[in-house]
Amino acid sequence: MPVEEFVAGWISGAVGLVLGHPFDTVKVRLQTQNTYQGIVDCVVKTYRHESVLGFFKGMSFPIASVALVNSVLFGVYSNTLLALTATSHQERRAQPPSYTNIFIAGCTGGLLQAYCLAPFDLIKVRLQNQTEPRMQIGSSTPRYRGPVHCAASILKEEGPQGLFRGSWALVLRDTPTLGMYFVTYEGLCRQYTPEGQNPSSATVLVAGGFAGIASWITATPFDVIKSRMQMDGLKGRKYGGMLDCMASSFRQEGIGVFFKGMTLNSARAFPVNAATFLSYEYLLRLWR
Ligand SMILES: C[N+](C)(C)CCCC[C@H](N)C(=O)O
Repeated sequence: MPVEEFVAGWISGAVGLVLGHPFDTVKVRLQTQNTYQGIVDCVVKTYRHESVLGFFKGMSFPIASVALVNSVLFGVYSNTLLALTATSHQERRAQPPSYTNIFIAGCTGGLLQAYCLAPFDLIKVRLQNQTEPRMQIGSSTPRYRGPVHCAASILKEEGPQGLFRGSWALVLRDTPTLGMYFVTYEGLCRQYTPEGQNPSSATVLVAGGFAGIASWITATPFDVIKSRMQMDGLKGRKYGGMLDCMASSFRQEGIGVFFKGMTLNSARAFPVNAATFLSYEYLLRLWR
């Protein structure tokens, strides 16, 4: 099994993650708190109240876990393709796999990474939603002191299943959309690369960026539901389950609720996934 693909997935994910975290924090807040008028209002309030550090809340666990999550995504994707088409990463330029196989491999990678991601993502979302400024004397203390304290409190108060709240929505968000992610990436690379050659860095950046945007746009409706389910349980349970969360969000806020955070998801997706694919391709070529 090509181990390099797992390692390349890890490093490239971490690079992308730091770049995109501020966008992610604003998005999560807009999706789950109704106190902001829009992106600008949320950015201004966060900055005034919590300084620039506010945008980086909840980042440590994603960085620690991106190793696992991204190596599972890219590793399972590549190894599923290997099983389906009997071609390794280096042979795939000469013998390109069909889009159906790419889609199936992407969905498989997406499904498995969603399970690894679920508890880390939940802790990230809970921490991102704490709007108390850090370490200011006299200010109210936040509910969770940090990621470990957050994980321990959830385990104690909500049980182990508490850590997996929203994981159904996460699986539905990631499985088909990661299939599409790799199809878009490969499609654009093939379009702009002469046959049999490796795509140029510019092509990889653009294809990676658009793959990110395409998959995040389609993922946004389940992303909203996922974030809301993850916040549920903090102060008792508001939703009976995923379907109830969808129905009651729709009833109260209309169809627009499913598109909350779409602009930010797309804006974040381009740089994050351009960097992710560039470093992934670069590392794999470096090791050959
Ligand atoms: C499938 N969905 C679009 C939800 C996620 C795509 C993940 C790609 C990358 N790790 C990122 O954070 O952008």
